[in-house]
Amino acid sequence: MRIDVVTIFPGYLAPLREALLGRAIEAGLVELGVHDLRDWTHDVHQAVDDSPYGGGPGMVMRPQVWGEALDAVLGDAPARLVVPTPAGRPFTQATAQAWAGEERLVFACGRYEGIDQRVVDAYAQRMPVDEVSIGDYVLVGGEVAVLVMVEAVVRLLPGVLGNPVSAQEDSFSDGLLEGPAYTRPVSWRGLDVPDVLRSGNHAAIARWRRDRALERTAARRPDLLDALPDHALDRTDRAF
Ligand SMILES: Nc1cc(-c2ccc3ccn(Cc4ccc(CN5CCCCC5)cc4)c3c2)n[nH]1
Repeated sequence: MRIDVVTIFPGYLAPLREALLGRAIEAGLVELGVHDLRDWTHDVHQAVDDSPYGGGPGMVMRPQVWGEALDAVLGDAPARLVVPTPAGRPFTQATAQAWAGEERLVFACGRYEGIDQRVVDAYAQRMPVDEVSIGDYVLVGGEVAVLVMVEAVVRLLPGVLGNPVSAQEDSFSDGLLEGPAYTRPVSWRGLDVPDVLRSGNHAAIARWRRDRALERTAARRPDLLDALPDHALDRTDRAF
């Protein structure tokens, strides 16, 4: 997979070259290009924004600069264009799974109050364009959202995670939040590891883990429980 990011703050994307993702890039599992939008300005002030038509607070990013940048970065290769925005469709694990199958992702990081809508509209005429939100809160720009989404997608690529089974068994993959996890020591600051986890009784351990996952999901994300298909819960599960 090739990933390109266009931004006025290239330094914000430096963490993508650290640790797990950095190793995936070095291993050639993913290619990453980060591009400074201002490279496609032609005025001495390198202006990328202007006042909004119709009035309103803040500034809007100019379509011309974005058009020149995206034309240059995209070239002729097919790609999916992703534009983070507070007004986007929710980015979920399902989105990450779908994008993990893409040959190429190009992320357009807005700042100010966002990017002139015609940029999305123009590219949507020739390629898939997703306007996505990573949550119901307002960031200052798209860069942090891109860090989140790139990490969620790249970890799903074959060879990236040391223990691939965890990608399939991710929380949300069975529709529930994952329960608590423990490691040594067996007692820490007066708190003990639940005995069942040291019992060697794998059926009891599986039951205990599912009960904790159901309990946590009911407490923290009842919406996920409501969204579960009927067959997903057995009779014992329904106690929650
Ligand atoms: N999930 C998520 C993604 C983003 C995101 C992504 C990309 C950009 C580019 C710029 N900003 C900042 C910004 C955008 C829009 C407004 C206007 N809007 C008015 C009504 C109420 C909500 C805000 C204010 C600030 C961005 C913010 N935030 N949260």
